[in-house]
Amino acid sequence: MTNFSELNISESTLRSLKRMGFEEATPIQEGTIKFAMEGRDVLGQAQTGTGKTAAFGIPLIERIDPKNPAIQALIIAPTRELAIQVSEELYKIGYDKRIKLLSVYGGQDISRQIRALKNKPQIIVGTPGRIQDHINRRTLKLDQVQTLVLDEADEMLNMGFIDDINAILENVPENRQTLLFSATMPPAIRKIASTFMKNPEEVKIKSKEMTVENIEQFFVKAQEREKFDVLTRILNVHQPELAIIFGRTKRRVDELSQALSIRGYVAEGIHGDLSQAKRMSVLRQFKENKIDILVATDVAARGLDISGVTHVYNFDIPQDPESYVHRIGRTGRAGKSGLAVTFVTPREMGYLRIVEETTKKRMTPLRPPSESEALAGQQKVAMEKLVEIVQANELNDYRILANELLEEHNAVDLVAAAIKSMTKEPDDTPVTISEERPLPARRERSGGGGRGRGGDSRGGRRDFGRGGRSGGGARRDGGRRDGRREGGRKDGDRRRSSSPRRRED
Ligand SMILES: Nc1ncnc2c1ncn2[C@@H]1O[C@H](COP(=O)(O)OP(=O)(O)OP(=O)(O)O)[C@@H](O)[C@H]1O
Ligand SMILES: [Mg+2]
Repeated sequence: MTNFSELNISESTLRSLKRMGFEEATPIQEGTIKFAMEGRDVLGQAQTGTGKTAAFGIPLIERIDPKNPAIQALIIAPTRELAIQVSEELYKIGYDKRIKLLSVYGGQDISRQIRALKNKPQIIVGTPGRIQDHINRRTLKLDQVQTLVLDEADEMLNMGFIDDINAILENVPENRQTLLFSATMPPAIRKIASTFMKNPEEVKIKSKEMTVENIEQFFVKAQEREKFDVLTRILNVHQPELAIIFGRTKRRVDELSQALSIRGYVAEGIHGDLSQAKRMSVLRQFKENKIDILVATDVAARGLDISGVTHVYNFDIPQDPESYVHRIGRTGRAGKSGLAVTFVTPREMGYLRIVEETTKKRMTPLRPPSESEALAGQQKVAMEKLVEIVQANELNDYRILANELLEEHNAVDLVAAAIKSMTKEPDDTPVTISEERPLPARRERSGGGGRGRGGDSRGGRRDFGRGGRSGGGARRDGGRRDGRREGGRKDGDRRRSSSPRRRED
């Protein structure tokens, strides 16, 4: 590992990094900072949670002239939450240089943003739709931008933002620097990147597997109708401190979070149909550990850095391997360990194998715990809690009561009752979980390593960039008709309009 002071970074930025607790550069930072500081275009790929934000953030801040009031850098991110998070990290890196920055995203009052833009921010972080909106209103002047960053570029293209990105690019000087970072780099994105990048330096941090080693990966085979019960049993055995459960659709997320709450878990859902205020408050509560379980669509899969997420559950197997990599990457960040469990119905086993082929990592089969194992898990927690209370030794007020009880009852019975009263026993309060259609059966491929074939009617995301798709970009819902799948343009609108139904506007 290299110390940041060996990377030719200014004193003020070094001070900021120190304050952030960053001592040594991570491999992707070490590999890209030098090129990016020279003004080169960089295509950076490294596993989830390995510091890609600072890998583009540090050189970007270094190249800002604090005396120039113009917008000098533009960062585009696929979701509002990610745009906010990236701007917070850049703010910290640029703190000692007194750099002004602003994030602009849909769902926030545009006139407030317009007023804030008059304050002369030097860096803008935003979502594609809202940036484009500001360009159309002529409230965003990008003619002095020297660095453009596309964080999670493949996701933005998957979401159908290609037109917005192209339109934004037309407003940014051609001789700018372009930085593009993601944990996954499907071939289609490389191809597209080559059209808007100049002789990019490709930095890929080599690793045997695409996912980080410190995430233990399991799958559990279950019929669609059994999944919820299996999930609650697993939760009772695992006792996750902070968990994210990914569901395929918004309806799924709503139903799951309600069902979990009914069964006594502290859970909340997040998806693109919620108001921005609600999305932000749910995320804040999760970060503050006021919520134990965040139930989410893929809106929370990319880039979000929430420290302390111990478990990720894919209640529905993602339909493409990239999504899997990003989802489970919400745990096991910055060297911490994590655990991921993916539910798969028997018909969907082909998808599991494709994920494994892509990540080059086998998942361990997990036998669904029985009801008695789930109960044993809860009893263990109750016992541990009891021992903790004994060890804390603050029982003076209770000892007299205990002696009173012991006069009439057997000691073992009393302790057993205490354990029982603290154990969350199986709860079968009825809940509603509509059945999702499993993904269409997909034959397991016989080696060969090639990824997704264009012919699959549901393979919308993988088809990206193939003939005839250039108008609206690929749709994440892969043509499903329920209109509830998260992201992208549900109406298939190919015009470059700011459709109100899009996720970011
Ligand atoms: N050099 C460093 N030293 C210590 N911690 C770091 C360093 N660089 C980044 N981090 C921390 O590591 C965590 C993950 O960083 P970041 O969010 O940039 O990862 P990422 O590679 O962009 O992941 P993803 O692919 O999920 O977007 C953050 O909490 C960040 O503050
Ligand atoms: Mg990131």
